[in-house]
Amino acid sequence: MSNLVEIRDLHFAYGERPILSELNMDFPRGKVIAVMGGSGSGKTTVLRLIGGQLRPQAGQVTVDGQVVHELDTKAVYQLRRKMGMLFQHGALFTDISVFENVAFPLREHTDLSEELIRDLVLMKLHTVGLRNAAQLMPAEISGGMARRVALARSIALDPELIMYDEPFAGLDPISMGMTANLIRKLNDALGSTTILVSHDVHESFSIADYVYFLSKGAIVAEGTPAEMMASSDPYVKQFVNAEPDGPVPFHFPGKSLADDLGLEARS
Ligand SMILES: Nc1ncnc2c1ncn2[C@@H]1O[C@H](COP(=O)(O)OP(=O)(O)OP(=O)(O)O)[C@@H](O)[C@H]1O
Repeated sequence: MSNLVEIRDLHFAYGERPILSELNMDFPRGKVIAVMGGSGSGKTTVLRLIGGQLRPQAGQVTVDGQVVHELDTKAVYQLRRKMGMLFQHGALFTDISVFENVAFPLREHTDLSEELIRDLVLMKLHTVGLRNAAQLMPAEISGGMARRVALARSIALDPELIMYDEPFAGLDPISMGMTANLIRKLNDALGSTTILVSHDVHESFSIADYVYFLSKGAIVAEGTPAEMMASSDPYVKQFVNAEPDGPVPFHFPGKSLADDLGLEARS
């Protein structure tokens, strides 16, 4: 099967509140797919449904041919071993070294010897350029370096699927570019599939093979970064050009200001 992950007719609500509706998405093997959209559009919810942390009300997510919500706890746990996740603000454990942070998933999920763990951790740190920082504590490294350590930790188990939730948040432009390049490099080196949730157009377009735009829990546009750059769709244009107002309104919908201030509408 050429798609590692497939989403079909997916509906999801938090209680009474619908979040995703009629969602269909494909994530082909070996590719970097960006999922973009404004705040609250449902991007993180999609990742949590793929990871089996949430159950859909209808439709399904298939990962490597398995319908995620039909798996029992043990099978979900096994499936998650094939996934590397770097969640929003996915912080490092502050009381252990850089080395131990990357070793953590290996100790948690495998019974590899100490010697093998050491080699694997150093190789992962080498890939992100931080082998020589292995013995430092998180407080001794910069924010950009910490993000690279978190990347190394998310690929510790050589995942087939890597999911990043806002990996560029809070980084300076140089660290952002470095992180983006690493995401692409790690994907290609591991032969994995990457889902990149971000609202950073520049960095995402520079490394993605394909882009989905999500708005209010539905896909409003999709295509290659080049197609998206050339798109005349108002939503895509607003996003790509970072326009403050457009189909995505600046104001949260509700009462007008006049109503709130108790002002009579003048005829
Ligand atoms: N546990 C929860 N219970 C109820 N509502 C939730 C819960 N988690 C998220 N939501 C709501 O679901 C909607 C989608 O949230 P989600 O985190 O998927 O959006 P997002 O696109 O990732 O946004 P952001 O970019 O701001 O992280 C939001 O309106 C949010 O308030």
